[in-house]
Amino acid sequence: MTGRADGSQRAVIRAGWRQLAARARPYRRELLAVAGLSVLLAAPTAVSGRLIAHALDDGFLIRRPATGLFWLGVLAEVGLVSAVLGAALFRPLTRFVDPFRDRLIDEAVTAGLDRALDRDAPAPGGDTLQATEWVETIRQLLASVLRNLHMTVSVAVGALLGLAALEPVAAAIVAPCLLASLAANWALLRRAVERQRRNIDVEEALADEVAAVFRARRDVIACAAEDAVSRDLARDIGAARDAHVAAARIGVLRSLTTGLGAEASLLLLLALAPWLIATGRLSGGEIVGAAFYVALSLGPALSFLVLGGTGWFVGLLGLLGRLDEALPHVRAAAGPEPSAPPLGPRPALAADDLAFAYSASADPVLDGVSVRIPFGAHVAVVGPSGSGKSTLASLLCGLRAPDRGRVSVAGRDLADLPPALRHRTVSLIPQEAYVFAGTLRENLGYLVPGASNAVLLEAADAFGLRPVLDRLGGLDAALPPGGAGLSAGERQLVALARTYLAGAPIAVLDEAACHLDPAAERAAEAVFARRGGTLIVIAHRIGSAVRADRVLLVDGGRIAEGTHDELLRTSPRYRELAGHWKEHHAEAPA
Ligand SMILES: Nc1ncnc2c1ncn2[C@@H]1O[C@H](COP(=O)(O)OP(=O)(O)OP(=O)(O)O)[C@@H](O)[C@H]1O
Repeated sequence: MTGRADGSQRAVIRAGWRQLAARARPYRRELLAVAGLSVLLAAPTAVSGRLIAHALDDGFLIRRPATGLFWLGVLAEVGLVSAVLGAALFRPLTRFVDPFRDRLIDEAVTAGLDRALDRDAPAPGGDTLQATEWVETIRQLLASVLRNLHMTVSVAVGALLGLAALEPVAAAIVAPCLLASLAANWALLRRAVERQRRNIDVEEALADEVAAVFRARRDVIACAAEDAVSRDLARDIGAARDAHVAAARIGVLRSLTTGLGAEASLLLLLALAPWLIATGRLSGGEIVGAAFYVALSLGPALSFLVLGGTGWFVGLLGLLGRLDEALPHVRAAAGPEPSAPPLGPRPALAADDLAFAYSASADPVLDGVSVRIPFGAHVAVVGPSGSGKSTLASLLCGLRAPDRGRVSVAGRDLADLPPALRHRTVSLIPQEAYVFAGTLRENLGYLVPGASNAVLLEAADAFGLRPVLDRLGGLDAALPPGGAGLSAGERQLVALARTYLAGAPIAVLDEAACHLDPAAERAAEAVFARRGGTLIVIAHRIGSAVRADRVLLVDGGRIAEGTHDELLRTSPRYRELAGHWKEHHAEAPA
């Protein structure tokens, strides 16, 4: 993992700490009760080894079974007290964990709903669902951490105190092994956390990818991209599998070091038992009591602390941190876009000193292109094949970014507009009409979901689609993928009507009517011209240029501008082009 990723991981954990501290503050009393009960819980563990030593030394080992049983009875009662204290923990825990969870869910769902109601936000749902899943995991982790982690710590502290009280040398033998094991695990912990984080990242990436593919399934089928999409998904699944294996490997290593720490301390204690007894430091019963502390309290506490508890705690902080990142993001998305005030009802389009090349080594397609298109203008873009007309169209729509210069709408840089606002303002209809598997209603109303029959039929009539509707069986007739069953011209009519219905004030038709006959093309342009917005037509017939208010001639990376008549007079290239068109298309200019 990179240093930057490390930094972001630390930032997430720090954000998690802040969240936990801030959210826990109102529950000080409950948390104090939990802490107080934890201290009390250390006492039964601390005396348990000594009670076993008494049972053996004062009872069973000197043939006084009644005394031995008495001490075992005391041990059982101490266990009972421990169980009661453990049960008493639930009340303050519930008073903290449940309201904590409820507040988080409240915030996540509110943010999700806000986002769902915001039409500029991306499709709602994913973040909200994920956030509520996170909140449930946070609740479980928080309850587990509070219930088990502090109990484990108190048991470990109690056992160490009990051991030291039996014989400080015994504690001095055991403690280094346990500390070495803790140190080894601490060294592995960072890598474990990194791998865990990577695991989460690749799983999220995979979930996003699958969701995106599911949303775009129609596009995938329409573009026959199933194989490419399957390959991409297989790659993501492979990455998720590798991340799981890497995380599991480090988990195994940590289990080994933990097990070795606990086993080694017990073995060392037993190996030194003869010496401890011979020097009078411990009796036989006390050796068993010390082993009891190690085997039944310290060993399990160490395993839990290292393998479960700290992981839970880090996971808890990580999730709280992620939520801290996600919730403000969701809220910000739901709020008004501070940098996106409306563009006004009559946005003008302008290009200033545009330059664009398809690669660093390629000649620029456009170089020093400036043009101003007032709102409501009808502009034709003409030029020889390969001169850069489509490139200019894609720059004017913001589909490509210029290498130099800027495109602005209503004085605002197109690149700075939020994508949703940009899409609502400028529409591009490409030559290849896009028709997806679905009904005609869905295809026509894709950009205006819920449009009424009357609105859809009016658009269909305007573009001469009524015969197609009659032939296929009406608005709810199903179209196969790619619009099979429709001619190329009919597909273009569907795409034109769809964009017309979307109502963007600036429409750019990039040879979008090239499969229509001249009359249908003229009619389609007239529909767009009548609606009152700006119309930019990349022309492939002279008629489009004649009908336009202004003509932009793209040639040699630059443009010449004028009316059809002006350009006929001033531009030999335009005259050549007009002559060529007249020769090849028998169209009478309208
Ligand atoms: N994606 C691309 N990568 C590299 N070069 C491209 C790309 N698209 C277009 N070009 C090149 O850029 C130049 C301008 O292409 P563009 O499609 O903008 O011209 P055009 O005037 O629209 O052509 P036509 O009238 O034939 O559609 C051409 O030389 C073309 O080969």
